[in-house]
Amino acid sequence: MIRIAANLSTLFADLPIEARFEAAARAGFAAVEMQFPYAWPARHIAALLAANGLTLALINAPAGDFARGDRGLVLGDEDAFRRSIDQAIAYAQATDCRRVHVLIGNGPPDAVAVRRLREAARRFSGHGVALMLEALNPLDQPGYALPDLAAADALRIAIGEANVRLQLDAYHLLRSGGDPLAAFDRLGGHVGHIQIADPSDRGEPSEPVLFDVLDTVAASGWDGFVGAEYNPRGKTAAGLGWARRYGVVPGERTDG
Ligand SMILES: O=C(O)[C@H](O)C(=O)CO
Ligand SMILES: [Mg+2]
Repeated sequence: MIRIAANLSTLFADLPIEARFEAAARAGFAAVEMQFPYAWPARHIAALLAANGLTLALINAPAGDFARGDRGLVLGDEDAFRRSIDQAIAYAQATDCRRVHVLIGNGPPDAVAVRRLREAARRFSGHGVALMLEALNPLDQPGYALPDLAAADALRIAIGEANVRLQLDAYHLLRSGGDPLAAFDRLGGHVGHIQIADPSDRGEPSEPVLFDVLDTVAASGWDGFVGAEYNPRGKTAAGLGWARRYGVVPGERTDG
């Protein structure tokens, strides 16, 4: 059975953080992910996970000031990047989270970026954490270092550490004309996390290709999590019908 994780930065986002965890558990999720948990103490997040019986599948490392246009710290000041990795490790340890997405920044990843990411991956490895690389589509995120999965995979290979994995976000791929099924077929062995949203408006999954992706991934025996990283068109709970066939059913939770 495929494991769907509620992205608590986008789902139930109208609720206070404590209520988001409760709502996810009540809706039938056994796992959650968070883009940036750093506004709350790590021990608070850990307590909310434990109280609601939830696994934290993925967090992002601090990526700078999104409102100002930052999209990662790898290409910037070295100390700021190191501090972001320190903070990500502290949160991952406190919450037993095994995947950390490191956003790179705007501009092509150079040799310095490869070295910094290699060091970060080695540090993550000591804590049982995988370093995730995700492509962000150039329509929404012009200038981002990894505009497609091929660029993310080239960077993965250049870094050359076994715990560097790809984060296949079907929304970003589809939005820029990519084919997530072909990508999973080609690179599935290196994919450590998947995310979905409808390519039309980043809302609830409705395009048939997304269900083809989920069914293909489930049939393949791939054992990661699929993050529901979308912006609900209405109340989150009312839009979760799509997830029932993947085991997200109120009152019928399976282990995450
Ligand atoms: O935007 C996305 O798809 C990423 O998954 C993310 O977390 C960047 O904030
Ligand atoms: Mg994503």
